[in-house]
Amino acid sequence: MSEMNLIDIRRHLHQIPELALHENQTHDYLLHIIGSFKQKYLTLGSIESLPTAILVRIKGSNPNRTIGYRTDIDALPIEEKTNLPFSSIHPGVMHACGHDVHMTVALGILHYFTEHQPKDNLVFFFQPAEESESGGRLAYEANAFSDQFRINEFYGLHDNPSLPAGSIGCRMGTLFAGTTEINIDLTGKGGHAAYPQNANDMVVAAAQLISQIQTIISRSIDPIQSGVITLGKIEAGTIRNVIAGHARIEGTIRGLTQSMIELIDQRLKDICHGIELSYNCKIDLELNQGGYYPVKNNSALTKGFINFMKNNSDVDFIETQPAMTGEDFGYLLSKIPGTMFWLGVGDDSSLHTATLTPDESSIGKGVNAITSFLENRMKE
Ligand SMILES: CC(=O)N[C@@H](CCC[C@H](N)C(=O)O)C(=O)O
Repeated sequence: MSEMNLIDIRRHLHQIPELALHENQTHDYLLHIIGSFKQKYLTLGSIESLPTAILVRIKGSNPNRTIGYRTDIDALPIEEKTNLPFSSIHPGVMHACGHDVHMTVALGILHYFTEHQPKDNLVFFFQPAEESESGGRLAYEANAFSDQFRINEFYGLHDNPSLPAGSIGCRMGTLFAGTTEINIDLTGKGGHAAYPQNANDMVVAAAQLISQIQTIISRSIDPIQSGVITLGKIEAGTIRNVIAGHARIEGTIRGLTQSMIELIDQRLKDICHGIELSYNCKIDLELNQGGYYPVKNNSALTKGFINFMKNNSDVDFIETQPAMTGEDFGYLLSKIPGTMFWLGVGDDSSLHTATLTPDESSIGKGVNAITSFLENRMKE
């Protein structure tokens, strides 16, 4: 398949973004493309409880192991503002995290190995629900990686707009943070704006809660370490002259170690309890880590990956710092050894923004770098 075809495929995928667990058109299009490849060495698999997932196995010629390669396939609830001629045709939904690029790179690698039978077995996992709902964990718990889809080592990438297009970034140890989703419901008593003494105002309680939460990172954690709490959404009230009896706050916690995430979780619980007492309200705090564990690269495999990329003159390799982005590949790497890495897509816009425009030259370079790595790995 030429790079031109891959770019057409990426543009088609870009036009049909779908939210976690609803990736039906994407699933059908991926199957259509995979169906156009040579089928000789290929077996398809599905996961009953995760119907938009696709597993593809390529039988090796003389296998020592089964190597897994994962791509995520879901998109984000963001209205696209790129003005690209192939912008999203799904209102309010966009591939603003580059999963269209991830899928296209995976298809390029898969296509290569359908034409050139690999020595080891390969399993490609097209994974739903990375942005939320923990698709990786759901697949693992559904026993997806068993029998002919059992994987000995797993690889996956994420695109990175701040790295040059086509470069590969990686590091030993933790690449990405673990995350916990936060949902907070505060319940007091609504009432007339003129009679605050008869109501219990949840806008005021929520404002205090938000201010106190901001002290967790600055006052409760070792400044040499790091953590993030972002409260990305707040809802309360209906009109200016009615006191709100309910408020809802949604956010996310990030930490590079599981113990940091647990420390922040605990401080959040304590602060919510304190606000409940101070404001005589009820607070329901839901903390959901799902499968978003810190992404910890396996030492031996990652050393091999980095050595290969560093010594390959066709690859621009960059040793990166840990990032506070999350990834449920962290869950899969807690079960199966492997390596996550970045693919540079050189863009001024960052991930999760409405103007993200990855440089498409990264696709062909990514396919070449990863295909060469896998071929080399199979010689070992
Ligand atoms: C690469 C990336 O942007 N991943 C997402 C993962 C979301 C984790 C979870 N749903 C949460 O919000 O805590 C990210 O936001 O980092």
